[in-house]
Order: sequence, then C-alpha cells, then structure tokens
Amino acid sequence: MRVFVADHPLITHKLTVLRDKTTAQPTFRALTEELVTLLAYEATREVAIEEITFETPVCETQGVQLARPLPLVVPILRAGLGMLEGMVKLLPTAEVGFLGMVRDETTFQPVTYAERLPDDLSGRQCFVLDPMLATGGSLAAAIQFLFDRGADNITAVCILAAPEGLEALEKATEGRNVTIVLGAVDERLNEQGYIVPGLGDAGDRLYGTID
Ligand SMILES: O=P(O)(O)OC[C@H]1O[C@H](OP(=O)(O)OP(=O)(O)O)[C@H](O)[C@@H]1O
Ligand SMILES: O=c1cc[nH]c(=O)[nH]1
Ligand SMILES: [Mg+2]
Repeated sequence: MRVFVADHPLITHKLTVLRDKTTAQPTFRALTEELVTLLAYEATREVAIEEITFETPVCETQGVQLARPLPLVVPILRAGLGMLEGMVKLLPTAEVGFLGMVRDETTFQPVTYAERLPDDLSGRQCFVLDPMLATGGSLAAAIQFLFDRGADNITAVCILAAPEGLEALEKATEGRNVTIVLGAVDERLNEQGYIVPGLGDAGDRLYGTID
C-alpha cells in the first residue's frame, strides 16, 4: 500500500478551518470540496492515458486522452458524497458508483446498506472517496468490495487518517495495488473511535445529525 500525505500550505490552512468546531456547515462543505480538488491533483498523478492524434486550427498533432475504460469514482455515503464534486472537477468524464456504509458506533464494524457499482471492475482505475480513515474498517470493506468485483487498481482519497487505521488497512490490503492520498495523519484514535484531534463526525458536519 502506498501512502501520500499532502504537503502544501493551502491544504494545511484549509484543514485548520475544517477542524475548527465553530466552522459552520456551508463553509465546511465548501472547504471539503476545495480540499478534495487539491488532493485529487495528487491522486490522479498516475491516471491512465492513451495517445491520440488530432488537429489544432494550425496542423495535425499528438496529444493524450483518458484511457478507456474511464476511471470510476466511488464516494462512500454519507460523508464521501461531500467529496464528489471536488473530485469530478478534475475528472469530469469519470463514471460514478456508490457505496453506502455506516460504522456501528459500539463495535466499530462497518455495515453496508447500499451499493450501485458496475458488476465488472477489471482493468478499471477506481478512486474511493471517504474523508475519515479512523479504524480503517469502512475503507477496508469498501476496497474489498471493489476487489470482489475485479478491481486491481484502487486509490483512496481521505482528508484525515489515524495511524491505527493506516496500519490496519496496510494489513488488509497486503500485496494489492492500493494507494492512499491524505490531507494529514493525525495523532491517534480516542476510546469512541474518533480521530484526535480530527474534525468530529464528518457526515454530521456535512449533512447534520440524523440519529
Ligand atoms: O475507519 P472507520 O472506523 O470505519 O470510520 C470511518 C467511517 O466513519 C464515517 O462514516 P459514518 O459511519 O459516520 O457514516 P456517515 O458518513 O453516514 O456519517 C466516515 O465517513 C467513514 O466512512
Ligand atoms: O473521527 C471520526 C471517526 C469516524 N468517523 C468520523 O466521521 N470521524
Ligand atoms: Mg458519520
């Protein structure tokens, strides 16, 4: 598993505002989107392209386009949905699949409640979006879901990760082609499984507390 932690003053600045508990929901949403666009630049560094010949108004020349099959972007509901617009700003022709997952807050085990993905993901670059990699259980289950559909090239974009979650994910994806692109790696998890210092519950801050 390859891990890239962003190192850019604008990302650190935006993350600081995102973490602040006084930041209101509209600003939180806007910043999430902006942060993802910055992280997406790194995450798509190795996006598959193919050479094409085309004409400028002056002459025939060579260029590149995204290779087929086009990449698949998979936000993990709910919180990952807040990252989708930021990602497709850079990949406007990507297809989008959905996975709905919620973590049981007592056992920390992920429960999958929705799925809308292509049946065959072989040869497809997949970009999974979830802002929080805490115990790593949700992301590991999402990645396993994609492996089971034949995916073999997965990049996850997360805003924050805990060291414990990264370690667990490393074990769960051993020997597979998985890349994680992160805004920051925080200190630890607390007893409630929250990332410290973190930003709280990303889904609640984006969409409100529903339970
Ligand atoms: O690494 P883990 O320990 O599995 O925790 C991380 C998961 O928790 C959050 O989702 P949550 O279950 O709160 O659902 P929500 O997005 O609907 O709020 C987050 O968006 C991840 O999916
Ligand atoms: O800190 C955390 C951990 C899990 N899910 C969140 O939204 N935040
Ligand atoms: Mg939540």
